[in-house]
Amino acid sequence: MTASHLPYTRNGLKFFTKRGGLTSAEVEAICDRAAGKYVAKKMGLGGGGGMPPVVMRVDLMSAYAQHLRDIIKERVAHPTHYDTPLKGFKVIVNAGNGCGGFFTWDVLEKLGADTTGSLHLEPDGTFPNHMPNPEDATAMSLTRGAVLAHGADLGVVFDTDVDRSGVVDDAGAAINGDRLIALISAIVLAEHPGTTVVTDARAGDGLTRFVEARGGRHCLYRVGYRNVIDKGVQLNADGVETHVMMETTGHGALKENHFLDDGAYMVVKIIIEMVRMRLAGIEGGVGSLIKDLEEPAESVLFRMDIVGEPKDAKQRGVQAVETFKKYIEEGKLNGWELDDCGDCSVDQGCLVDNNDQPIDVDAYMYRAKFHDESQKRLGWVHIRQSVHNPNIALNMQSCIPGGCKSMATSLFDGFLLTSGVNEFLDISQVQNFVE
Ligand SMILES: O=P(O)(O)OC[C@H]1O[C@H](O)[C@H](O)[C@@H](O)[C@@H]1O
Repeated sequence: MTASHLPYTRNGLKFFTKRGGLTSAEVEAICDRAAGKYVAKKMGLGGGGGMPPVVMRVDLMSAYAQHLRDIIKERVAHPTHYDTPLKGFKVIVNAGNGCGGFFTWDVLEKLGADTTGSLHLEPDGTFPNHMPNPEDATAMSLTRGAVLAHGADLGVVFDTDVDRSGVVDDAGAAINGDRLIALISAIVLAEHPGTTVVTDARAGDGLTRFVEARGGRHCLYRVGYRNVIDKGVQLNADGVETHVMMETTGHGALKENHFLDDGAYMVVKIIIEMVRMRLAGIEGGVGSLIKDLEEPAESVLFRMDIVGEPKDAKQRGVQAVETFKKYIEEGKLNGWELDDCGDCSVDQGCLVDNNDQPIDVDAYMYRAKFHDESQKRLGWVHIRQSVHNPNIALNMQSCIPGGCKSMATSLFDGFLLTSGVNEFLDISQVQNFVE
């Protein structure tokens, strides 16, 4: 049960079986059956009877921590101290008062690491220090401070339920978002040359070049970690070897770990690499593995609240996103072109998989690229409805300084003001940026 990084009033349930996390359709089927039973019970038609459930107590956390420790021991196979491969390493954990504290005492310390200086290890659902979230600037900068103050080799940031993580290298550089995907891709591409990496379509063009430079292929897909993971599962089923599925939010799943988005497992992969590098006498820490990742010149996110009756929000959101698509298709927006590939919003490095069985689309989203009058590519914009709140998220990335302003201005004048969507969208964030 978790609300992840959201307030505890948003608690919900996630379901897993031996095969991995359940898909949206499977969760819906469970809800329908539960609702059916509830209705039957209310109407006195049974549904609550039968044998009382058998409750077993299982210490899952100890088994899980041991599983992670065993993986590190086996894969490092330290020549002189097999059981304590992290002896001599300092690692800071920032659990943000979520449930990731166990990683400190039950994984790292038992393997010999010094975790002095770790932060916010005690669970507290009111999150008194900062949001437990590897995307949170406070979480990352506090961890950076602790890494530098203690001369640590690595800092680890978990979100509340440890399905996401980010790290800080020994020089204090934050590795989250595209950088984390690049780091994991570099590690996995060395193990599985040529593998495909699936991410959401908010990943930067530099990440595509990074993956391709190492012989991999980059598939840009829909936002939502379940979408990204399901795409990887589908590609594997279609015969396209896909080992990494990561969202830019820090959700990451690997084929070798049953396609589970498991933040602790991602950190385990990074820690193994860190120890191997030291054993091999490679200087520079794990941050050196992504030295050549090109970052975008600019990256911005706007939220446009959907105003009016909450019950109409979903339909209005669809209308806004679809109007955007139509505008571009009809050539009403100069310089814009949809990035399109089957169900993906893609331009470079895309895999055209067979898409025989298109999956259910739970929300519309598009990515479009922009060229200025001289045909110079400035960047892209990604538009979609928020998963959690009644708003439209507009991500923008540019490869040149000032590019986001040019794109925002073009969108503001040519679409937001003229298409009618401003009647039900609060476009003030874009307006402030443009002005
Ligand atoms: O739509 P937003 O509010 O930006 O949230 C988007 C996020 O929603 C959930 O938290 C999903 O787990 C993430 O995979 C997704 O990226």
